[in-house]
Amino acid sequence: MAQPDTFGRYRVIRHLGSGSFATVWLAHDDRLDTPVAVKVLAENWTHQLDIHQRFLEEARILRQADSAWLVRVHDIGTLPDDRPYFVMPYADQGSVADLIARKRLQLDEALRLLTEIGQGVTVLHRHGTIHRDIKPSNVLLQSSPVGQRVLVADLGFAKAIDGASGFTQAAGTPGYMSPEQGSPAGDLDVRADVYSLGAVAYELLTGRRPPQPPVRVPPSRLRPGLPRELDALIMSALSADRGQRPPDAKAFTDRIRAIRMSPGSRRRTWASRLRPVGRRTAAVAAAVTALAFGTTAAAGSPGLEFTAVRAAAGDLHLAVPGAWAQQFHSGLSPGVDGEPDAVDDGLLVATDIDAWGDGDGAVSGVFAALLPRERGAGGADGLTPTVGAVPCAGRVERRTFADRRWRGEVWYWPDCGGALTMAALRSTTADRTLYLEVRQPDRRPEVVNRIIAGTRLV
Ligand SMILES: Nc1ncnc2c1ncn2[C@@H]1O[C@H](COP(=O)(O)OP(=O)(O)OP(=O)(O)O)[C@@H](O)[C@H]1O
Repeated sequence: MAQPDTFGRYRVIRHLGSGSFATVWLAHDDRLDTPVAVKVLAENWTHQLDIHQRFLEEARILRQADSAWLVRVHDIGTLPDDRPYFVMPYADQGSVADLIARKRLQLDEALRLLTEIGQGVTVLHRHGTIHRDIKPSNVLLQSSPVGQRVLVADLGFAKAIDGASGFTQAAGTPGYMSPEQGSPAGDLDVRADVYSLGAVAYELLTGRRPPQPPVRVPPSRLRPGLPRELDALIMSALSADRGQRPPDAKAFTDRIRAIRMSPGSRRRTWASRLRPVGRRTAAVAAAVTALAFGTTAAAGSPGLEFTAVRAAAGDLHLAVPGAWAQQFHSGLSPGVDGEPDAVDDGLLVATDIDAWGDGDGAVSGVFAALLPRERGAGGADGLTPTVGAVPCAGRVERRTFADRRWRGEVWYWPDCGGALTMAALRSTTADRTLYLEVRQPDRRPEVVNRIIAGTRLV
């Protein structure tokens, strides 16, 4: 396949891939100065009227649906040899299939992707369209200023809901396709896509596509510890009997969202992913001294006397409300699922350290960790993906912080099992970054500033 120079005003850069009916090229829109992906009908199908029509129909559906959850179509054209093409934004991070091949996904990341894929399919169902070929390679990922965007793509098999009844041509991809799609007389409805969403969920969580229906091995058998409701939802979506499935993509997605936000699978904050290296309670307790803050520390925070606590390794000093300093852990190491080996030193001070990770709102405390410089290269923003990830539903307040020791950003969730604060702060004097989490059921944001101001490197 020779590389063309241009498609209309789009200058071709390189081949991105070829599917059954089309080829996709990376090109550059010189007028708007932006990369684009151009999908061109394959030469051998140019004169096959039904394929030609279906290609244009894909572009029309995407244009009409015009959704942030679907790949958008900006332009359409015809080449001199009569082949149609359409122009989309370039998804620079590849597909979800590439992502799964690269790494095992954390539960929260898998649930986030599923929620976003489900939103895209919900848009299609509202538009009156069944996708019929939802699978990880048809979900694209694009960088954006606000994080990664998930785009449902490839509507080459999409069908109007009204016209799907009695449709005879089998279409879909084995492993992701509902049993009714494989049967010649199977009339289809949106529950065919719900089956595929279940199959994608299965693969996102286990790394393997489900076996042919009827599926009998639940995902938790391959990945122990999944929330029970999640296992049950995926198995119901994968029911051979579509009457047992959630009725549409919205119902499926709402339940995934609810599971994601439930305390059991809420995104674990950094502190709760760290494993204590032995119990050093006694050693650290010995390092606790009353701090000479006196009444000034308590001003504005009635009843809060601050206490100084030092990490066993010695170079991190915290000032925390004395009432919180019931239990300590010093020296925490990355504990779970290949978390980065990034923590130099960590200190957890809380009313109950064993309940810290539960996030149920009963614990007050502070977790502090020093990170090597490169972790936050490029300013405190380098920590945004870690700190700015959503630990629970609801409002978040984001602000900057600067005093003579620390500069950075603070995120505050007033309703996250009590109030939760996360902060990423650069030392103004040393080559270190401080990551802080503060949990407090009684919601006193001013306490956070006191804690930051009282944190010192020595
Ligand atoms: N907007 C885009 N940005 C970046 N890559 C894209 C874009 N659209 C499609 N691609 C890539 O181009 C390749 C071909 O896509 P296409 O949709 O034609 O077929 P497919 O999904 O690979 O196969 P089939 O249609 O047979 O299921 C895929 O690798 C796909 O990831």
